[in-house]
Amino acid sequence: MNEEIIMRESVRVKGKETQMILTLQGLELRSRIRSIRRSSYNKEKAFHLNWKDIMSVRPAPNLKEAGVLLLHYISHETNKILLVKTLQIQGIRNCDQWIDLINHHISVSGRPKRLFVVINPIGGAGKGLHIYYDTVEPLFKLASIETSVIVTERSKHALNIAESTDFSQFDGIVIVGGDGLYQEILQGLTVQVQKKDGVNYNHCDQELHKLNVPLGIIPAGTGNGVTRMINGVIDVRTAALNIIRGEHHRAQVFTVYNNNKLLCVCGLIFAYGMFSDLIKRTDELRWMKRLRYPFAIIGTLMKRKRMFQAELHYRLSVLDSMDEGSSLAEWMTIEPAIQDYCCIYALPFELIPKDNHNIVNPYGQHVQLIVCTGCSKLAVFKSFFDFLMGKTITSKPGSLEVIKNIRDFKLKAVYGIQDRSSSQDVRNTALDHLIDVDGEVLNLETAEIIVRLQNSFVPLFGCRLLEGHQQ
Ligand SMILES: Nc1ncnc2c1ncn2[C@@H]1O[C@H](COP(=O)(O)OP(=O)(O)OP(=O)(O)O)[C@@H](O)[C@H]1O
Repeated sequence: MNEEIIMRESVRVKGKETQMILTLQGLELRSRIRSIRRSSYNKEKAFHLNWKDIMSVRPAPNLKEAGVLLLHYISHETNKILLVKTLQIQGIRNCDQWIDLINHHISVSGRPKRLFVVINPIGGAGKGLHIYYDTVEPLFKLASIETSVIVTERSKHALNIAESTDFSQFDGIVIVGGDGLYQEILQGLTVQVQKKDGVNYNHCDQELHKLNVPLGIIPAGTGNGVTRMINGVIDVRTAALNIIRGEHHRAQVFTVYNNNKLLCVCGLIFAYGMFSDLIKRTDELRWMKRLRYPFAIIGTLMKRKRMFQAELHYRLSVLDSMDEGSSLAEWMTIEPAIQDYCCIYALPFELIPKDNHNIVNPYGQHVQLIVCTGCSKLAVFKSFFDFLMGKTITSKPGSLEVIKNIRDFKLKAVYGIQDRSSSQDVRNTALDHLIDVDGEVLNLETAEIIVRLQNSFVPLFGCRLLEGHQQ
């Protein structure tokens, strides 16, 4: 360690003589270990903790006078799992000075001091309140983070909260729920920011102002796709500890426009066709709780494929070598201009090749558009899960096409060209007017949907999945 030493002292950790060293980067515990061959101490072992990973330091109960401190820290385990561990440090001469210095460095490490927490009590298995109060809140308390908690009382409550609350006093918003709750907060905040800045957010060509308050997601929903993307794992403790660490990166989202209005902001998946039909079905089966998903998927696979007719246009992102940003190319059209589709979907993540697999990167510059025409329903599901697992989806013209480097796309559904007199046709017409956004169905007012990718739009607490990507 070459950093300038601010304070050091000889202490004892696990009964061993140890040098405790404090620098601008963090704390180091350096002990000498006995060589296997010789009986003398001749090797040094150093355990380094950077400030983001130190949760707290406090006197061991009733042992402060004896110079014993408890150091709680975040341990990085395999597979991106984070855990809290504790070290007992003995033989400290000046406990107060160490506590003050350590607390000072933690407080300037970027750790959030005040968080606004929104809990969905009915998301997933309905355990949001337990998850928060049993697991997350004790960790926030240990890290001396103040919280202001609100529990949602109805659907769209989170959207209203996000649109109307002044978050200037908070260092972040913690969402205890699933992707649907995240989508509501995202949308409410986006509208709040645009209204405050006088941005005409309903116009699809208007540049939007980006969000500035970081969001953290504690998995308490059914799918929990966003939390998996940003933490690399679905784990309540890991998600909470990533929020405490304070590291955040800007993720991309889609803004979706319909009938000259911003319909929604989408953080996980935009889909039209088979997936919106599926989500509509899971809504009808809500009484089955979590079982509704496998039940609806099996039902979808067994039914006849529903095709719809549409025009599809897209713009690619062109990397601008001058500023490494990206500019937009001309609109292109999928030929033939009007054709039958069974599903069109996109996720606001970029697949980045690394070694012999891809990393699903939420912080990228462009996305893939998956266009399913002649393929089977099983192939549509497979492409979706392959994408989430970072597998490359191979384009098969006339069956399932993958259009890369997408920035925007425009979909114009052709309604009612079939004879829609039977009850099945009436149902199909209703399905034509639905889209799936982050696992929730939304109604369309007109046939045209415009989807724009917004780069680096929302700061999300979580780990950096790929070294070197844009923050
Ligand atoms: N108190 C409430 N009563 C009824 N509905 C609510 C309440 N709070 C939130 N909701 C609604 O619950 C829906 C689903 O929430 P959430 O995303 O948290 O869980 P999920 O759907 O089980 O998980 P996922 O979206 O990850 O699959 C949201 O659309 C939200 O509007």
